[in-house]
Amino acid sequence: MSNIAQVIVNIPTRSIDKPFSYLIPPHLQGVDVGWRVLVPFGNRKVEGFVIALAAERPEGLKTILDVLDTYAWFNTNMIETAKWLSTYYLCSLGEALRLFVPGQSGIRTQKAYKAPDEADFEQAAVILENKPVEYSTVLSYIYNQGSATLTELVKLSENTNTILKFFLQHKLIVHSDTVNKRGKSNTTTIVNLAVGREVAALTEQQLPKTCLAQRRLLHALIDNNELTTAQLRDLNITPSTIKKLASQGLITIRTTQVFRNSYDTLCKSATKITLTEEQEHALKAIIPLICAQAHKSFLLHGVTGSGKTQVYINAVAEARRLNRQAIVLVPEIALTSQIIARFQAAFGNDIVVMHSKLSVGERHDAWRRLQLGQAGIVIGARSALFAPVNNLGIIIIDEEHEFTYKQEESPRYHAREVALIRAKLAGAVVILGSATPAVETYYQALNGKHTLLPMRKRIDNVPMPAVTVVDMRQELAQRRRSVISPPLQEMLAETLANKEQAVILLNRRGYSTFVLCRECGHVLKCRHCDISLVYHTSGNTLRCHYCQERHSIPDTCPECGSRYIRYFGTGTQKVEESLNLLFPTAKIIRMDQDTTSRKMAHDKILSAFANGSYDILLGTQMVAKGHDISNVTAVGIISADTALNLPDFRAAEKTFALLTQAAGRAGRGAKAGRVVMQTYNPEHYAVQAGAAHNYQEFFESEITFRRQLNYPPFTHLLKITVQANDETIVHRNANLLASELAQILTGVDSSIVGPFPASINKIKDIFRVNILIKTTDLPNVTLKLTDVDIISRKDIIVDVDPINVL
Ligand SMILES: Nc1ncnc2c1ncn2[C@@H]1O[C@H](COP(=O)(O)OP(=O)(O)OP(=O)(O)O)[C@@H](O)[C@H]1O
Ligand SMILES: [Zn+2]
Repeated sequence: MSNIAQVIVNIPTRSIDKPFSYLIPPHLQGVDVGWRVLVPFGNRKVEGFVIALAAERPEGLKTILDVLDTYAWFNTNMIETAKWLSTYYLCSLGEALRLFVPGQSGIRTQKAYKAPDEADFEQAAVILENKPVEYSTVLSYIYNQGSATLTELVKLSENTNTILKFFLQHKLIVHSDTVNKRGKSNTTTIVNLAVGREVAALTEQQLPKTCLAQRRLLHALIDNNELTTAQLRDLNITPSTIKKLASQGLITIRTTQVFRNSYDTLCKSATKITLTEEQEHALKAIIPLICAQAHKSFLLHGVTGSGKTQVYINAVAEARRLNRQAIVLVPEIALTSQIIARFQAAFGNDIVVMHSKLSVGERHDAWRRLQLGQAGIVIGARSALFAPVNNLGIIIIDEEHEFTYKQEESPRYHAREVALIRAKLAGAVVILGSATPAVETYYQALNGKHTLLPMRKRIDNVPMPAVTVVDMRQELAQRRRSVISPPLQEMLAETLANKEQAVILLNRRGYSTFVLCRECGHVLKCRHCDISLVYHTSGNTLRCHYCQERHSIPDTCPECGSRYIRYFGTGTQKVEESLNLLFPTAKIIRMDQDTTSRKMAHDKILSAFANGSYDILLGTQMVAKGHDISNVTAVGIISADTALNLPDFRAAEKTFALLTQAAGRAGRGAKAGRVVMQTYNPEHYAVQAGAAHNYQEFFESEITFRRQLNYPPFTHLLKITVQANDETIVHRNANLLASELAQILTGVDSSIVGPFPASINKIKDIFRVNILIKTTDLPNVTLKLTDVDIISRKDIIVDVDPINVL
């Protein structure tokens, strides 16, 4: 009999990457694979995940203390997905498993200390003799209270942590942490009459006049069938009143769980839709595979406004008909309320929306509903991929090219790759949808890894918007220096005159983008980060966009003392100012990180624009995505080149996608759309293909370039970042590591590029140097890196398939 559980402990350290064996005590015999348990670890109690059972000799093993749930939180394909993730992305299994737990941990530990059972007060006095008085203060506090939490103790001294360490060493105190389960579901008490209304009314009359509360409760129950906790509270009814009536058999009490649901958007009512031919065609390919419960992935390549969302909805409906569950991923929940509203119109309460601003409790409730099958669909950003659905039938990744699907902290996974694995293990279908698929994805589709489903036409055959490319070099040659060129100005004037709406994109926030001394050429930089400071009109400050520090504006150049400090470059605030001057009566709303920091601010801005309260929506890339507003007929792109000039092999791909998506917002309804694109690189293929709405043209040029320079999809990349707070040390360590890597990778098909300083070589006072490994044999490279245990080194970050190689 297997009486031993192999447990992965959920503590955020990389160096522990193996399961530990624990004895399952007789009273917890139900414990099985996938359960979350509480185990002793060192002198702490920690959360653990059971990944296997074993029948070993129990000698010397510690015992599982408790269970967090009375069911398996993880099913086998969730565990297998986590194992794959930890191998592929070089993280510990614990790090991968905790992705599946709301808030990353199922318990909340409150650190506390108490006197040991055999406390020796005289001994303590001797030990403390030469110590500062705060030592005695802290110790007597603990001894007097019996037990004290860390939160209480830190208030007693600035050195509490050092002092406690000393006490622990000298065995003057021991840990007495309290552990609570997180995200417990709320319960509510419901009270009903246990007798008929007439009997209740009679009883009410017979009760003594002084029993006011009992009479009030009976009266309310005669009027309402049942009362909840909240209603009882409003009636000022105490638990003792309820107990008295219950003991007389007049009422019954029961408790039920309530699942919190804090995300309420407006549900538009569902309208009956006749599918277009292209939508029909796509669904004909997808639905049989859903029915067959077979794993298959599709790339739905549909131009902007071709109706991809409707295909998702019908495919999900099919999965639900077969009682299978769906995971729908969107790049950023705040920017996608329209798609969520459409799903809600179609599926109502069957949907759970995972919002990053949900509390852990709310998240837990949402996941519990999915686990119990009370909800069938989860919509959310990349983390929704880890929702504990037990009956997975389909995963949808909308705008699959978006870089937000890659997590930029450990584990550095890409949701698309993990989705494909999870779906494969569950026998589920994957739909990757985009008007501008990632180059890698499209290449895989051409090679048969995904079935390509094109949708070339917009709904109702609405034409794609007409694009005018404005060569800003010519503008300059004509001595026109305005950030808004005459063609753009003209388009906006006409749009406003027609009472239509315009979207203006500039991918740089702030007012200016750098501040320069005209005499010595010095650029003002952040003192913690190797990056120029941006001038913001709000607060009249210079800000670092990396560490967020605000700097005051110097009167003179810190280098040469000159007074000729000037602002250069254009940010969204400056464009807003120019637009206000050109169109003083137009109502303009700006959307960028500075105006959207509050909860749901994106939503408010977008819906205010959608309902016509504003004429022009101006902002960073967030204005280019997802919305479907029929009165938007004009899109202006201030600078098509912002991303193009980055020294990044994905620069062209990013540029093409942003231009196409931005242009795609125009003319989606009955009125034709147009676009003005301003650029200094009108010949570049990304700009030309973007202006022509021609994905194939872009792909052909891009794939040739990738092949020539041996970049993905022709090779895998691994980025290894070495960090240190000293520039000399960081270079020395990186050089050492590079030669070590060269040695361990001999014989594996790979090449090493670098070390080279990261393009922003210092962020928050930490210097960074990168090494790139290019390889066609990723499994072997990761294996070798695991052998030398590179992941537990704190000064090294390994990023497999990085989005950003700078
Ligand atoms: N079969 C249909 N008949 C009529 N209208 C439809 C149909 N399918 C979708 N629509 C409508 O067409 C519009 C565009 O659809 P949708 O937003 O799904 O496009 P999309 O392909 O996701 O575009 P994008 O990639 O630009 O976000 C929406 O307003 C949608 O309600
Ligand atoms: Zn900084």
